[in-house]
Amino acid sequence: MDPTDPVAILAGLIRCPSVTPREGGALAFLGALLSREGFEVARPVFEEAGSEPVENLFARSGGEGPHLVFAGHTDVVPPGDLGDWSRDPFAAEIVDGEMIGRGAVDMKGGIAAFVAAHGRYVRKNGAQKGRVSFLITGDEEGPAVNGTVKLLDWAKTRGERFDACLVGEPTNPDALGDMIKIGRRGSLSAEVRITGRQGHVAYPHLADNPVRAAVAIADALLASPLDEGTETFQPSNLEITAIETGNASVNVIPARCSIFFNVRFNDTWSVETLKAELAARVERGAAADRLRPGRAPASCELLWRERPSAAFSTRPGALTEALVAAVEETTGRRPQLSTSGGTSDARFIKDHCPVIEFGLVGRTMHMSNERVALSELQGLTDIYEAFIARWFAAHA
Ligand SMILES: N[C@@H](CCC[C@H](NC(=O)CCC(=O)O)C(=O)O)C(=O)O
Ligand SMILES: [Zn+2]
Ligand SMILES: [Zn+2]
Repeated sequence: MDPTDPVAILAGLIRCPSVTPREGGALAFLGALLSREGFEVARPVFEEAGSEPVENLFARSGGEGPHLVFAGHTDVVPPGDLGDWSRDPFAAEIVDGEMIGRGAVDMKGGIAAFVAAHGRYVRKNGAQKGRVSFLITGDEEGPAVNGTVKLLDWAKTRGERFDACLVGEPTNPDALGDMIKIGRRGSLSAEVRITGRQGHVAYPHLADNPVRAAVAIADALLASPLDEGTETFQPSNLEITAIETGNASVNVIPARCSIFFNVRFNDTWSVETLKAELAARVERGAAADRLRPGRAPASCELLWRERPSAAFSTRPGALTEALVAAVEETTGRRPQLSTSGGTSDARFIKDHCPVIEFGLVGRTMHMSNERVALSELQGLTDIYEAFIARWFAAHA
């Protein structure tokens, strides 16, 4: 295997069926490749009650000096119905100049490009004047409990200190060079559990329908925008993802109803201030009179789901400058600096060092027939190589 060929590396990675949280041979493949390239490779496994053990990888080249980390994941989402794929999702077939396979863009392609870029850089310039590491988890697409967050602490206890991190998630909406992610919105999920009184639909006065309260609470949650957005962030947004009673009968008023929602929020809120605002809205909805005239406020409980994350953005500096210049030099395009979209493992890395994200075009991520144009994979490899050169030049 040519360690400077991103196409061969990506094919090898896609052929490992690492559906989250299975390792599927992907980290073993990557570890062997990096070992041959002179990296010191460790493969810690993390576990915690209530979750499956997960394999991870940390690999470092160079013993001292400025430390640049490339972070990502080899786990992939399930392929779904195989009938929706034109090719085997784990065969890495090339059709019309595109490689098809689960993980092609999210994000085995990013990993393949960075390995190849580093290999090319070293062959042209000799070893970098400092350290390059790979921080790769097998638990990003899953609960993300036994992955990056623990791998960062594991590395820290071994004395690893990072100066900057690039995450190779697919950040470009349409074309390579569109967008660098310089931060992410926060994410907070919750359930409102409403308790009513079961009864016959024809005798609603003898029951207390929790769905009426649920509608009023949903209305209060959505009543007004949370904010207008900021220069760096989109407006915060609340989405109700489910309203459930578990009731299959058309003539029974259920006893209970739950509303599930998620908020993606900007830095005008902390997790605490947002929780307080949402709790006030739930209380207002529970007390609303229109759908439950003459009744006492509905009995409800607001349950926060595990591990919310706050919004963050990385301050402009050498890291962003090196990547913008590398993208411009390679593609002739000036990337937009954005915090849009979902969250990522950068939310954990930001507590250790400045972090930004740049990878392939994400249009087919999580879809059937996920694929990457080979020319784009080579283009990303060129950008990463230019970035490595510029980042170490700036830290010489
Ligand atoms: N499953 C994990 C993390 C969920 C992260 C997920 N991120 C994306 O879908 C990335 C898409 C993009 O880059 O815009 C999300 O935002 O929900 C967990 O829940 O811990
Ligand atoms: Zn991803
Ligand atoms: Zn994903």
